Parts: sequence; structure tokens; C-alpha cells
Amino acid sequence: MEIILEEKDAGDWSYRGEGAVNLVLAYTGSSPTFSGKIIRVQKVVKNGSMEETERSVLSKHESILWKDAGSIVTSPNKEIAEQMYVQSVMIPLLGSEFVDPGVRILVSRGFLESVERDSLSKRPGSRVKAANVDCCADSVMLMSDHSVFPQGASKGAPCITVEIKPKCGFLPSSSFMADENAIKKNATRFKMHQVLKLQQLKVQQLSKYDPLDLFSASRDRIHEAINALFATPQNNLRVFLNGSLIYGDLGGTKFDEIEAFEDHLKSFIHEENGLRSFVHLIGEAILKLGVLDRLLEIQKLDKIDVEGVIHAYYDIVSQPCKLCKKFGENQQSGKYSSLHSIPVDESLKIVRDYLIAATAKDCSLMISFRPREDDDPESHYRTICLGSTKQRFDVKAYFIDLDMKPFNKMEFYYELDQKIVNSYKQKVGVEHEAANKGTIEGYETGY
Ligand SMILES: O=P(O)(O)O[C@@H]1[C@@H](OP(=O)(O)O)[C@H](OP(=O)(O)O)[C@H](O)[C@H](OP(=O)(O)O)[C@H]1OP(=O)(O)O
Ligand SMILES: Nc1ncnc2c1ncn2[C@@H]1O[C@H](COP(=O)(O)OP(=O)(O)OP(=O)(O)O)[C@@H](O)[C@H]1O
Ligand SMILES: [Zn+2]
Repeated sequence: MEIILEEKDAGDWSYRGEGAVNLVLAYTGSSPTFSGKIIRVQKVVKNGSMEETERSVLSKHESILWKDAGSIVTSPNKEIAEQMYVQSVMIPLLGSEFVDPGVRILVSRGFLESVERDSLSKRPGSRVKAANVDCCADSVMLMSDHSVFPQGASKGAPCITVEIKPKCGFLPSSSFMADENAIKKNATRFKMHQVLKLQQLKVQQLSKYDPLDLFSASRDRIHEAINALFATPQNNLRVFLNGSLIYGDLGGTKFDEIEAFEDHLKSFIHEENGLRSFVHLIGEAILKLGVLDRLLEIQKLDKIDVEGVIHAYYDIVSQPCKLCKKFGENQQSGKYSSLHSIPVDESLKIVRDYLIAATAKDCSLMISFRPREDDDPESHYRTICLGSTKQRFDVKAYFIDLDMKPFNKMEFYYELDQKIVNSYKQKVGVEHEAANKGTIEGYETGY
């Protein structure tokens, strides 16, 4: 008989955290079916009207875009289409080892309403303001809780999990980028976006993290990236001990005291400088599992940058290209005309690849460690040895949030990109001016 979560079951699920699109709840009850599991519950934007047709099917253009990708298009509703996207698009690219596609389970409206009520006090105000639980959904995604190891052997051993949102790990080199945006070839999207986020008060300080370091495959640079993530975790780093947050910001909870975090590490890493060793442990896991290499390749499916892709988008939606119109006939007959003269299948591939890359630029990675004792039975996990203490750890890694990015976000993507590069150029311009002024003033006062 198919399981349906009803209102009476809601008390067994407790708020874990959320992103922009999903609320995540962990199971706290005693049923073996759900032990060690979480559910991802879709949210719906507040004041945004969602038509019934929008909920149940892909848009017309999405159906064309994904027509050859497994059964995404024939899925009976959007939730199943999302799951098919992970199965038919992301797993073949990322490999199945690090992806848990999850299963959908049915829920009643009463369950969702109850979950919404119970989690309200734990949710951050900004997220509550932006979206509610989508109480009209009829299913949620059930997945393993990747912040713990499944119960079994080594039961009772502590588990530490680090969650990293690596963001885009390469610099674009597309010739379709406007000359005045050449700065994009030298400054990462992450670094530039930080400037805009600071202006918009979305972050309190500029992050020290550089995604190019994390993806570099160089041990020292990876350590540098992880240290920077600890210095400015924002939404790029979280650490869990046995499923509970101990460092970083999740939902309404925030832990940013590095000393308190190091105290937690003491029971896990038998060394004074636990943080340094933990950073090494994460670095070894990234290198040994090779888990970021494939992700980077998928991110690089964004070959021509949004400044090129947007032209293909207008051809697909059969609208006059707003960019070519804005920048005039010269540009139209210039470098963008080649994009406007390709067959529609090629335009579709360009946009499809861009959206797949967008998923890979936005997902997160959860890497878990559990100490292994010499007399522990054989483990099917990979093992990492920490050089400094000679301790051995089981390690596992999973990507989370491999959601399909909506086709109708393309114009938004282009506009956000321009906003990011403009605010960064402005900042760099102001700094140059200030530096020049300083030199001139120094020159003047020096004589
Ligand atoms: O555009 P970006 O790079 O800011 O990424 C968005 C994320 O912002 P970030 O910069 O990581 O804080 C953003 O994360 P937050 O809400 O800021 O935690 C979302 O992940 C968003 O994706 P979606 O709307 O949930 O599909 C992300 O949007 P997509 O670009 O992945 O669609
Ligand atoms: N399978 C899982 N196991 C453990 N924790 C999870 C799992 N899936 C999600 N989480 C936790 O819940 C948080 C929110 O989940 P998720 O990133 O899927 O939400 P989202 O709304 O899709 O995010 P985004 O804003 O990036 O689109 C994650 O940052 C992570 O801490
Ligand atoms: Zn154009």
C-alpha cells in the first residue's frame, strides 16, 4: 500500500533548514522506514500566483527544451519532472556515486499545513517573507539525510559533515561577452557578486572565498579556499555534528564562533589544532573522491556565457532579440548575427547546456566523515587517513539541490549578470580613482 503522510505524522518531522525553493525537514520519529531520512518540501513564492497548469506541467518551451531527456516531459507533474531531471540529465553527467535521486512520497494537505505552522517560528524572517510551503502539492521528496551515515556498522561513532556550496569554478572566455565586460575574464562571478550582495545588504562583508582555489586540484589552494570558507561561511559552508548544525548559518540558526567549533572537533580529531587538521581532511576528501572535477566539467557547459546564450533564447521564444535591438544594427550584423542564424536545434542545445550548467553552479556538496577504529568491520566507504594523528575516517559525499533551472529565468539571468558586472566595475573604478587621487595628493603634499 502506498504511504501517505497525514496531518498526524507532521509531529515526527522537524525543521532542518531551507533554501530559496525548498523547506527541509528531518525525521525524528521511530519508524524504520523514515529513520535517517529528510523530506524536501516545495515552497511557493508569496503573492506570486501559481496557475494549476504551471504546477502540473512544464512550460511550452521547457517541453521542447527537454523533449529528448528521458521522461521529463511526459511526467504527470512538475515534482516528478524535477526528479526525472536528476535521473535523466544530472546523474548521467555527474555519475550515480555522488547523487541520491530520492523518491517522491504522497502527502495530504493537512500534513503540509501542519508542517508550515510548526516550522514558522524556526524559519528566518527573510525566507518567511519570501515564500510559504506549497500546501497544494501532493508529494514531497524523501531522501537520505546526508548529514549522517546510515545506521548499521559503527553505530554510535560521531559523524561530522561539511556542506559546501562551491558556486562557479571557472572564468568565462566567450567572445560573445561585450568588450566593456572584459573584466569577467579576470574576476570570478562569485567575487563580483559579493560586491552587489554587500550593496544590497544581503551579506555583511565580502567573502574571502575564491571558487577557483577550491576547484584548482592543488592541495594548498584547496586548503586556502576552505580556510576562507571558515572565515566567511555565508551560505557556502555549514558543518553538522550528528545532523545538528555546529558551524555556519542555516534557517534561523547561526554559529560563527570558531573557538566553540574547535571544541566540538576535540572529540573527533585528537589534536590541539583541530581546525587545521579538519581543513586537511576536507581537502583530502575532495582530492581523493575527485568529486569536484566532474562538477566543473558540467559547469563549463556554459560555453558562450549568458551574453551569448540570451540571443539563442530570443530565437527560441520567437521574439525580436532585445539586445540586438538595443545595441543597434552594427552589433546585429556583427558578432551576434552568427548566433541568430543557427538552426533552432542548436539554439535549444545552447540554452539547455546553459541551464544544466546553472544547476551545477548552484548545487551543494555534503561530505561526511566518521572515525574508524582498527577493529571495525570492513567498511564499504572510502577511507582517509589524517597524516598528523594517524586517525582513519570513513568518508562519503553527496551532491544536493540538483534542481532544474527554469527556462523563463533566462532574461533574469542576463539582467542579473549585467547588474553584477556593473556594480563590480563601478567599485573597481572608484578604487582606481581613489588610488590615483591618493598618488596625486601624495605627490602634491610631498613637495
Ligand atoms: O544566481 P546566483 O548565483 O545568485 O544563485 C542563486 C542563489 O544565490 P547565491 O548567490 O548562491 O546566494 C540562491 O541561493 P540563496 O537563496 O541566496 O541561498 C538560490 O540557490 C538560487 O536558486 P533557486 O532560485 O533556488 O533556483 C540561485 O539562483 P540560480 O542562478 O542558481 O538560478
Ligand atoms: N539530503 C539532505 N540531507 C541533509 N541535509 C539536507 C539534504 N538536502 C538539503 N539539506 C539541507 O537543507 C538545506 C536546504 O536544502 P536545498 O539546498 O535543497 O534547498 P533549496 O531551496 O533547493 O536551495 P537553493 O536556495 O540553493 O535553491 C541545505 O542547505 C542542507 O543544509
Ligand atoms: Zn541578438
